[in-house]
Amino acid sequence: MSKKQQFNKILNELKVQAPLVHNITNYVVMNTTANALLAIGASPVMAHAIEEVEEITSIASALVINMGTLSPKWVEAMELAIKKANQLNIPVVFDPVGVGASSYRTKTALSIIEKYKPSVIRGNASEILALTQLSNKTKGVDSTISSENALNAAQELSKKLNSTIVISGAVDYIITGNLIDKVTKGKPIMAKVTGMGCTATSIIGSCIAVNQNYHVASYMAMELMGKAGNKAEKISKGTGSFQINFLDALYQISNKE
Ligand SMILES: Nc1ncnc2c1ncn2[C@@H]1O[C@H](COP(=O)(O)OP(=O)(O)O)[C@@H](O)[C@H]1O
Ligand SMILES: Cc1ncsc1CCOP(=O)(O)O
Ligand SMILES: [Mg+2]
Repeated sequence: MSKKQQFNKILNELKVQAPLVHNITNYVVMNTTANALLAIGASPVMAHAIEEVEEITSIASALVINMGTLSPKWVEAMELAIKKANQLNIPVVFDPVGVGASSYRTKTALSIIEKYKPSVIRGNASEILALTQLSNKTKGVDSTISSENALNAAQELSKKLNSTIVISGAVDYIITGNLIDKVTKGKPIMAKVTGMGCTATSIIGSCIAVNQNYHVASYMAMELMGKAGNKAEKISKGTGSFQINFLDALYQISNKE
């Protein structure tokens, strides 16, 4: 099957299956990522209470764990949800937002990846590098380095955890062991809008829900991000209109191609 056919197949499966995607994510992006998932045909649910996360994960087709605005109760909820997902073979994507910026974030992220080995980990280059503790150059939640700088770290991490690693940036890399693919369709304005990385992570969540090849699913998710970013940038006057145009572009691509 060609890459284009695989891309269309995933978009079609999203519409046919409308997979339930359980997100434990941050306050900043909840609305953004829920709308992005709806635009492409998935069904989002945001739930982080320790009283309910296991039940919600049990009925979901994928789990998205994003530690953007973490606190102890949330981390407890994340662990309960990932344990349940692993028990039930539900795929998990982890977004280590801001890992390296504080020792609490680093300790939490390292513990999660080592204990639960998420199916996919998506971060910017600074975050992926911080996960291997080779560098602490995260500037809050934004990257200070280019994707290439984290390639070796990502490959090492992928082999150690048996996970697919996605490094986002001007070039997105999708790495599974010795397999490396890249996507170069994005636009710099995407880094100027909050939640674009988190949106990529949630879209990966929806794609691994409908395609068990996590490398291919992650690649197609980043293709979709790049295509939508490209389309939206052409008609946007700045970051405000870009945010709305990006959502429209996701919807249009998902419903046309
Ligand atoms: N300089 C850039 N040029 C093109 N696309 C970019 C650039 N920076 C980020 N992107 C795109 O923006 C999205 C979010 O990536 P990124 O900004 O790295 O995540 P985060 O918000 O977690 O730091 C990805 O789809 C990526 O391809
Ligand atoms: C600004 C900010 N602060 C804590 S979480 C968050 C959102 C980060 O989203 P993204 O990494 O997708 O830009
Ligand atoms: Mg991020």
